[in-house]
Amino acid sequence: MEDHINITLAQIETTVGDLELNAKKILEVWDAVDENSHIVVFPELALSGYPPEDMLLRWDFLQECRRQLEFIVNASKKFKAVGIIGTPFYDGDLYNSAVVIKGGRMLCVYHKHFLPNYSVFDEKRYFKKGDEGVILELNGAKIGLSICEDIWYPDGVERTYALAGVHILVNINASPYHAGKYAYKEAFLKARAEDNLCYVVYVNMVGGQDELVFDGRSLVIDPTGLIYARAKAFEEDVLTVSFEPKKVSRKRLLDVRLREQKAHYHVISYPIEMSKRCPFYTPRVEKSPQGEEEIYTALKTGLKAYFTKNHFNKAVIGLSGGIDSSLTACLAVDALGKDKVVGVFMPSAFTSQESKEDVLELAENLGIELYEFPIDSIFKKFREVLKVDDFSVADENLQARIRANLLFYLSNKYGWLVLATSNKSEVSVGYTTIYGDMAGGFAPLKDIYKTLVYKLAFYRNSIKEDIPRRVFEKPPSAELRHGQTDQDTLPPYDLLDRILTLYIEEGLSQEEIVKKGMDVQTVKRVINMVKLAEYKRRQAPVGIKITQRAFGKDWRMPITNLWRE
Ligand SMILES: Nc1ncnc2c1ncn2[C@@H]1O[C@H](COP(=O)(O)OP(=O)(O)OC[C@H]2O[C@@H]([n+]3cccc(C(=O)O)c3)[C@H](O)[C@@H]2O)[C@@H](O)[C@H]1O
Ligand SMILES: Nc1ncnc2c1ncn2[C@@H]1O[C@H](COP(=O)(O)OP(=O)(O)OP(=O)(O)O)[C@@H](O)[C@H]1O
Ligand SMILES: NC(=O)CC[C@H](N)C(=O)O
Repeated sequence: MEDHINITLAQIETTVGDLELNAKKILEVWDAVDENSHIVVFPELALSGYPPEDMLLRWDFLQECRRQLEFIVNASKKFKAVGIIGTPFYDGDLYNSAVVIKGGRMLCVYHKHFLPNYSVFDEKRYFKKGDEGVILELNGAKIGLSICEDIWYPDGVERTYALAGVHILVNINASPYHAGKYAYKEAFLKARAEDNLCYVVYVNMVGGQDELVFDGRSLVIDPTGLIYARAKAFEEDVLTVSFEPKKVSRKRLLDVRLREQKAHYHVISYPIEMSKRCPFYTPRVEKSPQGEEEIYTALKTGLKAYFTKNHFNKAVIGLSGGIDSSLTACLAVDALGKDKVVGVFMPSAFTSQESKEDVLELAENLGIELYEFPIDSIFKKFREVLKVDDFSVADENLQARIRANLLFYLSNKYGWLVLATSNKSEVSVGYTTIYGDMAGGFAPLKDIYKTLVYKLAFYRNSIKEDIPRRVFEKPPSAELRHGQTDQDTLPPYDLLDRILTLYIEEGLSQEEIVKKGMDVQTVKRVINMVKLAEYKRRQAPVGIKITQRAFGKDWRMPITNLWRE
């Protein structure tokens, strides 16, 4: 057995549908590490991008996946290292697979066993489940393969691998981010390593795809359950790690728990001889961000991926002088660069002088281009045409709709992405105008409750104080009529967000929320607003998933719904 073998965790970002580009990137990374590594491992479905959704129901797409896979196989003739590539794989039926490639040929294929079909995942819609394990025996070191969800089960294929004497479990992933998930994953991956008395190599995807963000943070856990190596968070990273299989063998002589267990899966082993000596790499453990820093970085990653992959040249934001649009502007500048962000101030008769000053100060601090388009004359003209004298909610909303028209004119004319500024509290209760301020191409704060908007804005200002202090201090107002504040219509945001979190994230009933000490009428009203706003949410722009239950694929509520709490 070799003293050590090197495995490279290729934590890359690929793009759904751009198979040629994805294949090119895979080959470039492989080429760069080929001399110094025995095995190069790419994320789940790296070749197609993740999730390819209903593209997987197109035969032409699957054929192109196969063609690009064969291109990679052919190009690998010049490589010495083994490559493990995640790809859709058609073989009599469609599988989510890890293809093992060596020296110009496909050595074997592992098909994912556990297909997630909850939350944002629909894998049973597309794939057939695999039922056979794959072990690579590289110069005597045994390496067992699995894909993402497989390792979420303590008695899954990894347990069978351990019983077959595997030293290293390699698990490839496209694991979407939500706040708190990394700590949970780290804990159970440590348990897998400890229980199976071997190394765990967890290779994750990074980047963004529509509402999903992938945080990277690929991990290696050693047989004692300690973090041995970690790749960067929210960035591409190629991490080569040296493993000593003998450490596993020695540990299993002292800790004999595996002898008492029985295997569940059929496993095939593939021997690989490689006369190649690689340098020993001291493991690198990158920092893992937490709290507001982590969420802010996730938002930047998601926004940048959406903007870049959909080929926008600038992002445009209606700046009101409020906290939501101010934070959205900071995010856009941090994710895209100040030259790619345009602010638009659209005052009406109800806009305060303070709002104007705050918008000017923010734009100047951020160094972004700012346009001013007053909307009074348009508003008057609309009312004239409509022949109305009184002032109702419809007139409030009309102002928001005029602003949306102007923003989409700029978007349409210059190819700019309109960033909607709605936050999760507003989207939950429908406190936003449909086809008005709710309209946009992308809504970065869609899954951020208002109380968290403030925390993120504080965090952002702690790096550089771009948001004027007054924006934090003034009561939130839509400024659609004189003296309006959000709190005329909504409960205070800390109370609202507590009720919403219990109802949406934790699934508590009205009665259970009231038992937690909240006023029955307020809880009733909030839940009713959430239900009535379903039609708005169904038409809302996509935004970045940050919580465990975002208003995207995780939330599939009926619009017509007569269920009474
Ligand atoms: N189930 C359903 N299916 C299809 N359409 C449905 C519907 N229920 C109502 N509708 C229609 O929806 C329309 C009402 O919705 P919409 O026009 O949005 O108006 P609405 O929800 O009545 O009012 C919007 C609220 O958001 C506030 N707002 C607006 C802008 C910004 C902010 C802020 O602070 O950021 C707050 C504003 O002050 C007001 O309280 C009506 O035309 C109604 O017929
Ligand atoms: N005067 C304005 N000029 C430009 N855009 C505006 C203006 N008023 C509102 N908007 C747009 O509509 C969105 C919702 O309006 P709102 O006044 O609620 O602002 P906000 O940024 O959400 O701040 P807050 O709710 O904290 O007052 C804003 O974020 C902004 O994009
Ligand atoms: N692609 C997958 O199998 C992802 C499922 C897994 N539970 C995760 O969220 O990481």
